[in-house]
Amino acid sequence: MKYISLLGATGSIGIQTLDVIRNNPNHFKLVAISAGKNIGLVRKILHEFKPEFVSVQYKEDYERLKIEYPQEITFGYGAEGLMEAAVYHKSDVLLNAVIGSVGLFPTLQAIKAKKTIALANKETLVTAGHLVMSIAKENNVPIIPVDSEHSAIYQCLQGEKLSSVRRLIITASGGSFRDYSREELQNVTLEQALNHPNWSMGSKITIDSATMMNKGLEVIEAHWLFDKPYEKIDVLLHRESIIHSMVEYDDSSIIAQLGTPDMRVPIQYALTYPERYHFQTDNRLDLAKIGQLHFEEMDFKRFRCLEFAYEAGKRGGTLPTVLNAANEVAVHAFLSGNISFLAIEDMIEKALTRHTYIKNPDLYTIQEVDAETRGYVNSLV
Ligand SMILES: NC(=O)C1=CN([C@@H]2O[C@H](COP(=O)(O)OP(=O)(O)OC[C@H]3O[C@@H](n4cnc5c(N)ncnc54)[C@H](OP(=O)(O)O)[C@@H]3O)[C@@H](O)[C@H]2O)C=CC1
Ligand SMILES: CC(=O)[C@@H](O)[C@H](O)COP(=O)(O)O
Ligand SMILES: [Mn+2]
Repeated sequence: MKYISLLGATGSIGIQTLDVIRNNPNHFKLVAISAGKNIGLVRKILHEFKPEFVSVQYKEDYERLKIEYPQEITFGYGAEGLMEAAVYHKSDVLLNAVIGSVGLFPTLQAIKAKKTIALANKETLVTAGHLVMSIAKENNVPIIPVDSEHSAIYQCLQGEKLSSVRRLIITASGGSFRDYSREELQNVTLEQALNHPNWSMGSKITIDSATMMNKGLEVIEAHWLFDKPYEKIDVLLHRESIIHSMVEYDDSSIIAQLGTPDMRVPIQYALTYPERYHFQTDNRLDLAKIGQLHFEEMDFKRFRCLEFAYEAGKRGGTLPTVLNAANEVAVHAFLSGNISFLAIEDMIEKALTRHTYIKNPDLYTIQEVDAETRGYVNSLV
């Protein structure tokens, strides 16, 4: 039996993780969760899964829940509660599916507490990849990717030598606006942006996918997870999201991982690795039915956020922290109806341009740069 702490239990990945746990009652037990504001869903999770520790975002919700469940459950809230859920003493694995760089500290604490990390929260690695990876190495803790592309690469690397890899090929659906010109992007609406062609996901990542920042974050995530320079990480437009990513080896063989777009597959794999369990679905991949798969070269002029991410990743230091923080604030502003779609990339560019680069930042510096960038980008809204 594997005991699981789940951060972001009420979100898109969180709910799908609960489904994986529900379908494998003899293998997984949920012992701790964190949620944000969705207390209605928290109550349902408590009723069905009976976790022992629950953290919510706000103190008022915490106070209310403590009265509702006086004995069975221990509650926490805020940043401290998130941390407590991450390191809950009974858990073996932390599945981190919270959104944003708020996921960084719980990840670091869980690594220090020797929990295996199943990582969906890509902002953690973008913001402070060098720290996360070195602390994981020091503590001999595996970080198993949940993100579909990274899970695919992880699977393609099994039994192979990392030194034989020529390049990683990350596939990109192109997002909601893949067929729009720059001119057409000027007047797009929030509703259009939230309409991803292949995946049903949380709102922030759906906007990231439309700006192509999601792919940028994933390039940086891949750099840290697989220890490859940016020159060996390519992005390929593949509109069907059937090939989740590929690895090209020195002998020119390319190994790919394919499947119907369903995040429960990489979630389950991260929880069962190195084993594979049965996965019940009526929607298995039928290539004959699909007939054709399409591939296009990436247009960096059209998708400027991807270019920003490669540049920030290559220069390193505090630039990826700035990239991530600026993006989080700008996307939030777009989701709140306060800025236009193209203003997202303008704000990120401004934040990157004005930032004075700091090499090899420690955790304190990262926190400071993150907060300072958020303040600056908020002042632009
Ligand atoms: N969705 C997907 O298919 C994929 C997602 N990812 C990555 O996984 C992560 C989660 O994405 P997704 O599930 O889509 O996101 P969602 O927005 O759907 O869910 C986010 C979760 O985090 C909680 N939350 C938000 N802010 C806070 C906070 N300040 N403190 C505590 N909890 C908070 C939310 O709580 P509540 O709702 O209760 O307010 C919710 O449980 C992201 O890093 C994303 O990039 C990666 C690959 C695929
Ligand atoms: C499901 C998943 O992993 C997302 O990150 C997905 O990849 C988004 O799709 P695109 O960013 O390729 O549009
Ligand atoms: Mn992805």
